[in-house]
Amino acid sequence: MRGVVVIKVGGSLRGAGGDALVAGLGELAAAGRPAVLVHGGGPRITEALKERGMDLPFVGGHRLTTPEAVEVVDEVLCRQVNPAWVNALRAAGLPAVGVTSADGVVRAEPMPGLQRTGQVTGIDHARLRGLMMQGSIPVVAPVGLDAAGGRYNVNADLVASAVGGALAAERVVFLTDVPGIYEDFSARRLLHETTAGRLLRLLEEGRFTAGMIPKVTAVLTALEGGVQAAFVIDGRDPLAVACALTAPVEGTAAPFAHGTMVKLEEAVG
Ligand SMILES: Nc1ncnc2c1ncn2[C@@H]1O[C@H](COP(=O)(O)OP(=O)(O)O)[C@@H](O)[C@H]1O
Ligand SMILES: CC(=O)N[C@@H](CCC(=O)OP(=O)(O)O)C(=O)O
Repeated sequence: MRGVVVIKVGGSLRGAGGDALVAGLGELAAAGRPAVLVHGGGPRITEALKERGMDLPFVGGHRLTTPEAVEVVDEVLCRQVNPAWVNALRAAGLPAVGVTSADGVVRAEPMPGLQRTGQVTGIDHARLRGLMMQGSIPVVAPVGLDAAGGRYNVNADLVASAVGGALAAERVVFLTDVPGIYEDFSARRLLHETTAGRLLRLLEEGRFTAGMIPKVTAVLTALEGGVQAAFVIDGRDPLAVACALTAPVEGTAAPFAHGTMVKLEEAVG
């Protein structure tokens, strides 16, 4: 299947920019382009855990998740946030299908020492392809299952990059609450077009904090997995969303100006 677009919508947006996302998915559908939506929900999880007296730290951008906490995470992601996105897309006439922990599409194992915090070990790409071949848009919640059916809380950026790699997607587009990846956060110096090598150097230099650590890691994993380009953009900016979904990823087109575009290597010619 050629030209798959994977979109990851961050919980940081709290639904803001939903109209731009729906419009973008509509354009892709009209052009016959298959798409998968992966959603986060970090802030909602934080609130739900707090209501239950749980305050768990993040380690390298990943939430430490106890066996009690993963129940809450599953409830929020698979029973609240996932159906909300599916309903929003369907209300706009888009054929969205929810993919949650009940489907076992995301396979996971524990991150060492982090209990029910997971990392992706595999994606049931045949299931996702099957849905797309029917014309559906899979909407994937970032909860993974191990071989015994145990549930794991997986960072949604990592799920999006694994889905992108498993489907040999053309692009993965990360919608978040900042205009892109800042090379220097305090000076708000944005990276417009960059390569995996440069991003890795910045990661190793410690330029990224909090949720940007898994996001940059996910960008690198997606590109190493064969995805042609990754974009990190402000999901509230309709022009940025439209451009990231349609900008050419091959050749030396005009520089991407609406956020950050990352490729494995610089284009030559
Ligand atoms: N160098 C950086 N460039 C951009 N954002 C950064 C950087 N370092 C840290 N961040 C933080 O990363 C956040 C986005 O990650 P995250 O909160 O996980 O969002 P999402 O829910 O969209 O995945 C931004 O709001 C910003 O505060
Ligand atoms: C292990 C881990 O950190 N899981 C994330 C899952 C949700 C997520 O990734 O949401 P965002 O995209 O909004 O950050 C969490 O618990 O917040």
